[in-house]
Amino acid sequence: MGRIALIAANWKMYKTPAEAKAFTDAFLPLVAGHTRDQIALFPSVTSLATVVEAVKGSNVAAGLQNMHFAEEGAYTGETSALMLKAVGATHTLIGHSERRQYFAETDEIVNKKLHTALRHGIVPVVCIGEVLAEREAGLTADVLKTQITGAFAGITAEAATPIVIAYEPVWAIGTGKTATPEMAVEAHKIIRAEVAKLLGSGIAVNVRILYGGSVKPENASALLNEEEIDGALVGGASLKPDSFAAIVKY
Ligand SMILES: O=C(CO)COP(=O)(O)O
Repeated sequence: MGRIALIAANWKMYKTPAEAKAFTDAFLPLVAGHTRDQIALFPSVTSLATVVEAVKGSNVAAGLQNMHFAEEGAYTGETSALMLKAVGATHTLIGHSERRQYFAETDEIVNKKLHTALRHGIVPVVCIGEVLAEREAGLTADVLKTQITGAFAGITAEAATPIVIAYEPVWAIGTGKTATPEMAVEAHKIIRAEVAKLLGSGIAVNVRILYGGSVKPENASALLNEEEIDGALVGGASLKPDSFAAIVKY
């Protein structure tokens, strides 16, 4: 299909700058020359500059786990698009389920952040996914459609090209319970069809949809060899250079 996979590490609230540097020192040689997939690291805010510096000139990109939608202002504790860019980062996660769950992020906030990222030329990885109760109630498709529609409000096809989507079923995050490749493919197809409805088939065939939720070296190839799955967003198994490198090389 021609979509280049993106394999991304979400380090969540782990790793000091020194630990981040130790990771890149070990990791970069393991993936040097790997051009089949794109690779990105999402460290904490305080390690971002260290990681950007370490990956300069390599095949690895760096981004934030969260970004505010405002250009600047009285938003204590937040980080702006301009700050992200000034450090030299290129990507941001938006709407991770932990942001939604613990920091009350709504589809409306996700939408504002998506507009801001695109305006500033930052590659946004928009995270969506159902919780267990929603899956068990047969609501997965509805939830995904609502999240996509909300996130993409007011986004035009012209602006949408850089967008990456991450499907992360919440019940699979940090639980060791991975969605089967069949479950992930089914969800990705629902998401792609919704993108086609909103932005046209040109965007839908090209948009990359990553899977996230207990991706490990042992299950990466079964998931990533599916044509519908255009990469992975990896939490726990991305914290160690050898395990993340093994996933990159699925
Ligand atoms: O939330 C995730 C990535 O954003 C997934 O986390 P785990 O890989 O630890 O399940």
